[in-house]
Amino acid sequence: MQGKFITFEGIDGAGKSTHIGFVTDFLAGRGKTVVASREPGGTPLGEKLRDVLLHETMHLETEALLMFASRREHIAQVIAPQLAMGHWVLSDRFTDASFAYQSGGRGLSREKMEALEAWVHPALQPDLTLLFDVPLEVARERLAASRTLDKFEREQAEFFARCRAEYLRRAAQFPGRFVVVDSTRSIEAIQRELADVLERLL
Ligand SMILES: Nc1ncnc2c1ncn2[C@@H]1O[C@H](COP(=O)(O)OP(=O)(O)OP(=O)(O)O)[C@@H](O)[C@H]1O
Ligand SMILES: Cc1cn([C@H]2C[C@H](O)[C@@H](COP(=O)(O)O)O2)c(=O)[nH]c1=O
Repeated sequence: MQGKFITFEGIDGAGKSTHIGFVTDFLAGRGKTVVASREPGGTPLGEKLRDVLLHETMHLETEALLMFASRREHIAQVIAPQLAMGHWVLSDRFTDASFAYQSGGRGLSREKMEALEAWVHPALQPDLTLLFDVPLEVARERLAASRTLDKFEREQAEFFARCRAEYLRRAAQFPGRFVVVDSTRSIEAIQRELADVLERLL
């Protein structure tokens, strides 16, 4: 039996991390074994790469390659073995984030991104991608109220406008796996929608 792979996406401050605990509890309540993880990160090596990626300035191709290096390790150590055991894997970001940030935000060509995707996970795609979508101003306000900003979170509004546009372009390109969640609503309203979406996946 193969488990299911759910990814959580959105610009920084959209609210995706807030809902991972809810989804974990919801699925556990339906008898599933759930592993929640994140990118970059999710393994000891990936967490070291995360620290570098979130705090060091680097060439945009170095950034893309390190994101995929972290991802390769995450797939090998966590995602593939957990799915093979029939467990459900929730990842706070996956390859759609590389398209949104490194291609949409920074301008790396989609062809290079597609080549990395084809190399690192030719046969793996999420069963469901929850895209938490909010206007930039809402995301900025939420972030400002919550913590010290990292390298990405300090980017200008135009950068996030391009990331958001690329996320929405990918949601339109892959309607079978994306659900776009209006994240301007209350946490409770969003969780009611998530429960409906998850019921359909079970
Ligand atoms: N629907 C919501 N309404 C009001 N506040 C929210 C909502 N969702 C999340 N928040 C708040 O916004 C802040 C950012 O949320 P969260 O950390 O989940 O965002 P994120 O998208 O995971 O950000 P990042 O990608 O930077 O980690 C938190 O303080 C959280 O409590
Ligand atoms: C996977 C991935 C992530 N990023 C960026 C997006 C965020 O700004 C950070 C991760 O921080 P979060 O608060 O845990 O969401 O990394 C990226 O640029 N490219 C990627 O592939």
